[in-house]
Amino acid sequence: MGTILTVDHLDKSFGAKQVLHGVDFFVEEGHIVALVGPNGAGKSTIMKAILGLIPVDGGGIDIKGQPVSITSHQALRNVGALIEYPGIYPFLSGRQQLQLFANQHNKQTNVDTIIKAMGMGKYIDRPAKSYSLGMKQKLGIAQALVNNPQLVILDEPMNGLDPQAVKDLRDLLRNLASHGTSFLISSHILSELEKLADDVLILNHGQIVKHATMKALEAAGGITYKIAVDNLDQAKAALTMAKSKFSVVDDAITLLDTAPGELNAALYALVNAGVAINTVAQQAHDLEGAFLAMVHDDQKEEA
Ligand SMILES: Nc1ncnc2c1ncn2[C@@H]1O[C@H](COP(=O)(O)OP(=O)(O)OP(=O)(O)O)[C@@H](O)[C@H]1O
Repeated sequence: MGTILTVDHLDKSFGAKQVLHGVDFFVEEGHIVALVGPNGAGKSTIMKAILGLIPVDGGGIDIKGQPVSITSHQALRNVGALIEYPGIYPFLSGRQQLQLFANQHNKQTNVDTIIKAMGMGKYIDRPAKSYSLGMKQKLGIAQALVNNPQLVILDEPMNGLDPQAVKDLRDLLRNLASHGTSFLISSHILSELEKLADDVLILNHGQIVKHATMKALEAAGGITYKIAVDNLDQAKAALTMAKSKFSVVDDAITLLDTAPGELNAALYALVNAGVAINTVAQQAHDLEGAFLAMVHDDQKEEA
């Protein structure tokens, strides 16, 4: 299979602030590619540029050999997308909205198929203004998929979905990918992306810092330890002094990429500083470990 999307050296500034710096990557046909990065890294900006929604300052986007820009949308005929919040007409039913978005070709079949695939049958004929957050989100995803696009761009698709809906969505996307559909998906739910994606792009400060297969990235994550302590601030100060590589996740210390002896050194530093250690747990190699190891210097949110 070939490449469906090529993003070539994309630069983008908002006013004086440059948010994308020479972003380069590609998406292969039939692959699910996860785009991950801290808040403000530039994920939505990349997706909007791919959809020709915002002008860029340099570089280019190519979908199946056709360029995309703010004035050139031809290549987007075969692209479905959900960016930020689903656009919903409150007084139309979900079914009417899907009919509005569906191309003429096989319209009824495509609408019925996606309603069934997304499990929306029970409420699809009610006005969308009565939908819950998760129902609206599902409708937004259904709109992105209804025309069987070759490439699908989804920004935080799992927002508001319950665990069963997340699993159903994963099964649906994996099934579509096995038939050749390509996906670029951003999410902060790394554990879900781990189950869903073939490839991962890690974005930090508007630059791709890693493009790898999920398997390779998980293996590169190294061993991490989660340490629960009674005083987080004191623990952070002690570990910074001891030059331990760590991050804070869910109010616990995560020691990253730990070489032999480093766990001992970190525990010693904590005990010496008078920090009470509640639990220490070794984590499996995972995407979260790899992600944190690559962006751990950057805990602060960008303005
Ligand atoms: N229209 C805009 N005008 C000015 N600055 C913007 C605009 N859109 C985005 N930015 C800035 O560009 C940077 C990247 O934003 P973007 O929304 O792409 O990040 P993100 O990685 O999607 O973040 P998040 O994970 O929080 O959704 C941020 O610093 C943001 O403030």
